[in-house]
Amino acid sequence: MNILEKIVQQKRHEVADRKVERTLTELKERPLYAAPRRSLAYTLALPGSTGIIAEFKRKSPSKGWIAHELASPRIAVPAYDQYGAAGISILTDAPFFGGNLSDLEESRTMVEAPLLRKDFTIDPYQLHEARAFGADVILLIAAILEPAQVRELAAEAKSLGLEVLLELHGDEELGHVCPEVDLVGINNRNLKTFSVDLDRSVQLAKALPAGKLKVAESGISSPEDLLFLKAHGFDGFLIGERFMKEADPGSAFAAFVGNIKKLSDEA
Ligand SMILES: O=C(O)c1ccccc1NCC(=O)[C@H](O)[C@H](O)COP(=O)(O)O
Repeated sequence: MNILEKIVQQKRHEVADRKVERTLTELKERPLYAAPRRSLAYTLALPGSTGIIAEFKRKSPSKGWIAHELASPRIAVPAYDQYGAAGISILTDAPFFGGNLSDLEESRTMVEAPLLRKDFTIDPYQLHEARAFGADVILLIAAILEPAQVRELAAEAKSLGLEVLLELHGDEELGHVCPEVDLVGINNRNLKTFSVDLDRSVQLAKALPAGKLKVAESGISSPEDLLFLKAHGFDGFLIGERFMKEADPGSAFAAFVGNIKKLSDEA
């Protein structure tokens, strides 16, 4: 069983349990369910946007613990917003990433930037959870969904006012792209070997349909990496570990953005 299969197996149990713990009606009664949504597509397309979707995550299958298990979003999220993140990604998976829905809800109280609920979406219930805890964008991963499931989940997400980021790993998944998807992400990380290859994004991006915003995901570790991907037509850059491995992820983000500006001014 590969890592995605393990995660999905666990997720099925988790979602079944949560549906009993908190009903759909209870989700809909939460104040954030009715709150206005922000658009990541809009902030990514703004002139001068950094394009960075900065991530808060405590651990990952490939790296183990990256930040302390008790780390609060407060150590990163407000600075991500202050120093120009186009959006902020919050891992809400607990077993594999050490996250939870409270991180998402707490982040919503701290910033105005669009928030991506980063999780392994397999059931419409999770879309309602995303909305009830303050997300603006949800992630769909082609490798764990059939094309028809992507269309159904994306259509339901849109009907709830959420934007959809569809993540691809290879060209065999291009058929999952559908009109309901707002942004297409390409994950540079091979989830079988965990190796990272930025050229993967560059090659696959050439085959993406025109008119979809493109997001490069994983393994972006320097301003040079980002500028390389930008030069190849990417609008967004999902970056987690590069900031979260530092004692002060917010300052690391601010320095990273400063260095991009410096390099761009020198060019
Ligand atoms: O990061 C992993 O080990 C991983 C394993 C299995 C599924 C997903 C995984 N990561 C999720 C992500 O997509 C990353 O958190 C995100 O792209 C940021 O990547 P990075 O900048 O390399 O932390």
